[in-house]
Amino acid sequence: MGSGASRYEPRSHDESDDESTSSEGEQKAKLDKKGSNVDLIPPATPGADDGRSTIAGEGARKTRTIREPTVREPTIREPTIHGFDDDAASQGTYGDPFDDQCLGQTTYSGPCKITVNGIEHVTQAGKLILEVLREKGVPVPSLCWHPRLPTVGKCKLCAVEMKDGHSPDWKKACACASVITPDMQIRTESHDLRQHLAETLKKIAHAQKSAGFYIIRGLFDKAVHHYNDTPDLQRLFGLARHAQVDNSNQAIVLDVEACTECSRCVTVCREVSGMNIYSMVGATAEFPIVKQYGRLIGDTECVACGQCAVFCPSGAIQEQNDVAAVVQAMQAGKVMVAGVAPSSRIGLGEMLGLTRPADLNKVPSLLRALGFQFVFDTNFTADLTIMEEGHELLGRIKAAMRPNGEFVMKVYPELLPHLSTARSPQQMLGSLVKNYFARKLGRRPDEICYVSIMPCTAKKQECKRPQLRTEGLPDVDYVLTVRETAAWFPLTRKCTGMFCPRPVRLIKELEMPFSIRPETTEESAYDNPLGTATGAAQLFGVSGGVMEAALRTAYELYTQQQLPRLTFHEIRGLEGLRTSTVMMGNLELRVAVVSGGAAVRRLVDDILSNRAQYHFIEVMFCPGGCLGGGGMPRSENPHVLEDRAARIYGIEERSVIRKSHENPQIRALYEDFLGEPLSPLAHRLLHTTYTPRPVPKPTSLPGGALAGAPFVLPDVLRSGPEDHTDGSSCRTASTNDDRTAEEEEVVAAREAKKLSIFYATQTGNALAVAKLVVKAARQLGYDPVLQDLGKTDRAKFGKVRQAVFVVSTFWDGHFPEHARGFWDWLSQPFHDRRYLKLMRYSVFGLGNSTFELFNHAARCLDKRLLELGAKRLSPIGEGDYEAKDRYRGTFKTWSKSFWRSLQQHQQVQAALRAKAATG
Ligand SMILES: Cc1cc2nc3c(=O)[nH]c(=O)nc-3n(C[C@H](O)[C@H](O)[C@H](O)COP(=O)(O)O)c2cc1C
Repeated sequence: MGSGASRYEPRSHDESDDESTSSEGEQKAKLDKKGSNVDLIPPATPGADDGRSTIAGEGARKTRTIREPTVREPTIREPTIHGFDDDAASQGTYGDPFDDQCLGQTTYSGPCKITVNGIEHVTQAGKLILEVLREKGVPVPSLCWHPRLPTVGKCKLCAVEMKDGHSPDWKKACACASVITPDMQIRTESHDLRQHLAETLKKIAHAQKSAGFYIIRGLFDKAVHHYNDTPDLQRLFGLARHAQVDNSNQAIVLDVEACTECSRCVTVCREVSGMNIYSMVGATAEFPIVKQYGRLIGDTECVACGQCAVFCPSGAIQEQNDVAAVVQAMQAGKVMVAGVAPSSRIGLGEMLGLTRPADLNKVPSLLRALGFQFVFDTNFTADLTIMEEGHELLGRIKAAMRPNGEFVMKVYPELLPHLSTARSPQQMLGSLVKNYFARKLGRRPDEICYVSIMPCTAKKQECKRPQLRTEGLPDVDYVLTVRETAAWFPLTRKCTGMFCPRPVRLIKELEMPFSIRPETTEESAYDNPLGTATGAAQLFGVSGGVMEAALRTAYELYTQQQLPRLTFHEIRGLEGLRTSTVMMGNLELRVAVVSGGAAVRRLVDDILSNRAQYHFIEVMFCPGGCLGGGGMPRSENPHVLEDRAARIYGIEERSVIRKSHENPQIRALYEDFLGEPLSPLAHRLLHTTYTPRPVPKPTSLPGGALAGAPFVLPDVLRSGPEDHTDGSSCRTASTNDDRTAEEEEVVAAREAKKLSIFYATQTGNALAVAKLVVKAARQLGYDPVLQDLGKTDRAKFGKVRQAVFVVSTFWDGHFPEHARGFWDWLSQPFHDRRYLKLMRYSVFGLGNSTFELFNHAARCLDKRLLELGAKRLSPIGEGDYEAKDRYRGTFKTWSKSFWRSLQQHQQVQAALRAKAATG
């Protein structure tokens, strides 16, 4: 990427580098104020030089423009920044950082030769060492790194030794945070490395408490040497222990004792799901994971998407296990009925080694072998959903959404009227099993136990909603995730039983077949009458599939003509958001497909502020749709979602019937039972209602996070709407027409003291700096509010009067991931050039000058704020990690200039107010 052409350059507007402070400067001169020479640098932070605060994540991927190959030696992570807040330390690593320097900073990206453990390989310069080692099958453990998450460089398990062609010395580095350079030599085995690994594992075991250490010690060699297709250490760490278990959520459970503090849950919840339920800021040894508002998970905004459970490498976060309850229902003699979702069969195939497409037809037989008398296909009710939802769409032709209902009820209750009322296929099937199939069988609904096999953890919560019951009993009795179901086959290749001791015991008690072998199991069909499905239904497993299936039906119903093409390529793909315009006869339908909570939030915000408008939106909370669901197999394959999507499309293409409304069993169901789509009976059994359930945000610090544990709510988690002080928040005294002039002055003076401190951070450094600004602001008598730039209330941003932006640059000149949506929005051309005319601001950037686009995000932001009419109080500070004192010197200089300008600005404002008051 050339330095001049970045996606972060605002998209239009003239250059305007003038600082725009002159008019104020003139006023200032006229007003002859005092105190301008006061040194406004706040006193040193207590304990500032104790060296505890750490900064993580340095040294990973560099810019990939072609230059002379250079070898630099930045450290793996930034060591102590003196004077930084202690909270930042909690984002650091286990114990001491490496003193060693890492090689592997390159700007050349092309083919090159390297040597790994003495064997020569050809690879690409610029790739992460860990990725290359995995590709080459060289075993290297790691906990915090995941190919689908940003690098955090926290666990230090992936240490390797490396040197370049000329250097005589081997240097230790994290393979996840260093890149390949030409002729690099790498070794993964040495006395030093073994010692380092043993030490690191010891620290992790200490974090993980008690038993973990012994397991690790016993299996240490195994971990390092037999580290093959299960690259996580999850099998080693996956012990169920019961102390400090947060059981408050109906779908997932967090066992603090098993936590290794790798921070993957924090990253995935923020970056992928856009929810920010977990944090390590403010964590203690006893409670390594802090949850939103310092509450139990069940009391937060968590929507149970389960991404934390998919990415947790230690088994500390898992789904609530219902296998034992299902086995007990079998023991009680219930009629056992299972339903299998489209992605579930793909996931079961992955975990049970069903590799050939035809092998997936073994799934019904395997479930029957477990003890289910009837196995239905949830695809059948996917077709039914299309019938109901398609007719609903035609009736409404406005935004119809059916995402994670929990998400809308908790986070965007104002959108509930736009939600499709059609139940999910799981709930439709449950309802039909209890109301239709039971009658055919001559049984009462309570004699049947319906178990839904799902790729999703949120379904565990959904099935407990009071609206989804028949005769007081739930339509869906239990939801088992793909992982839970696969763990029920204890003798299969990938499930050793370590995760499922209780079900195994129960299976033995039940005298069930203990060695169900997928390889030798026969193929069979799903049971009828709820087992025939079309290809369209199979598409429900992948993002865009529900839309595609709905369009196939809606088109033909609306135009009464045959669809000219079956495939809607324009809405296929796994990116967060895809939009298109579909012609249905003369009707132009604007459609959007969005997946992944973070992308969903961005789209919803755009819709709510009228920046985007669509007729029909498919919303999937998990990345890539159900195939990336929270109950799917854990995988370190970076292309796992693409592979699963390909399997789904493959099944779809081989289907004989590919449109939901052509499913003969669906037609029969309407004729035999339901009448027609949207009939009163269909409404009663197949539709639902939603009620707003916003999670109350705390207005003061809670007493304790968990069972009376001492807990300090981190500032960063207190940025709910009512905490924002941008000139219009609830902390501002409400406007009162009866105020006296003195009262007005008090209010105005209070307003003038407000300072919004926005941060954008990838690995926590900018947050640490932002907290320093907060501290200093308090010491200087301001009223600071720390705000996540990515979560800024955009409707109120234009009213902010005084602001500091602390922003780091990441991944080749980009904004940190959580703030990218904000930047995309701010750089849009539709903003008025005087949009930020009230704002006085300054930017402090964190970057590394060895990157070509040094402090690019901060620079772009500074420029854009000026373009939109904001006035710069002091020049941008450009912190450079490569500087001798890291960011310290620059930060001091910037602070000095900023606080001085802010005080001058305040004096000008006070004088202007006084002048206005005296007429
Ligand atoms: C993977 C990676 C990519 C980076 N890319 C850039 C860059 O393009 N430009 C830059 O100035 N600094 C870059 N940096 C340096 C970071 O800005 C610096 O480490 C900063 O301290 C990170 O702050 P944060 O923890 O608040 O995200 C990068 C660092 C890493 C680890």
